[in-house]
Amino acid sequence: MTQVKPLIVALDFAAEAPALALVERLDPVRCRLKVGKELFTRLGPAFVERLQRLGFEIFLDLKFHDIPNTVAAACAAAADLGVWMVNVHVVGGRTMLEAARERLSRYERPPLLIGVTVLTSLDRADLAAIGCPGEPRERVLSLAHLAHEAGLDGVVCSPLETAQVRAAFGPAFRLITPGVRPEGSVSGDQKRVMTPAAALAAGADYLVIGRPITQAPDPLSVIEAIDRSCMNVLEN
Ligand SMILES: O=C(O)c1cc(=O)[nH]c(=O)n1[C@@H]1O[C@H](COP(=O)(O)O)[C@@H](O)[C@H]1O
Repeated sequence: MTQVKPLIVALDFAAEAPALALVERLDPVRCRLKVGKELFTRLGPAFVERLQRLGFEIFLDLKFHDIPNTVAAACAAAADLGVWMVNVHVVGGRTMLEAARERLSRYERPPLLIGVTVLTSLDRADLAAIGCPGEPRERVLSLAHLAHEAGLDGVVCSPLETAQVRAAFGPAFRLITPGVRPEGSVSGDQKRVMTPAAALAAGADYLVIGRPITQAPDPLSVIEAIDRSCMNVLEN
């Protein structure tokens, strides 16, 4: 199920000033923002609150992975901060996922709880090297199954697995896809990639895009080009 506002800009910056310089040029009606480990570690919750006061919905991407009690408490902290989405590693296991779900269910308007399956920077060889032989797709599907059973709202996966995860878990399960690269931009450390329009056509709800926007000389023109390329998919 494609959302009308699919773009989530990954604010991966080393300091507040360049992050805010970009944010000031963005429109919360047209995109959401992701605050991840780098900026959150530098600037903390106050920065998230500042972005929220500007009207942005925030995906707090800290990929919690710890014992159930710790992860549940961290998810509660994210909910208290008022973020729109929070994520946990599905490999933390069923009890951890259920503990996070249970803790967030105490909130009237909890953040979306999303499970990270297989990082988009990993390919088959990387998985084999950490003792997980097989295709990334198979592992994504089995982790998505666990996330779905534990009551999570959706998963992060690469665009390459999106169609199969969508087919398996239906329209309500949110699919968040990093590993998105506009035509012509470099993949960098991302190994399982697709273009924005192809990711949406495959069934992604949200596209997480960082460096192609944040490191562009003219980030707004990149966003406009992404919007244009996605228009046909969104209209159909
Ligand atoms: O959970 C995430 O957001 C995430 C999961 C994943 O599997 N791969 C992935 O790249 N991400 C995040 O998505 C963003 C992608 O950034 P770019 O590669 O610069 O577009 C980064 O902030 C990553 O931390």
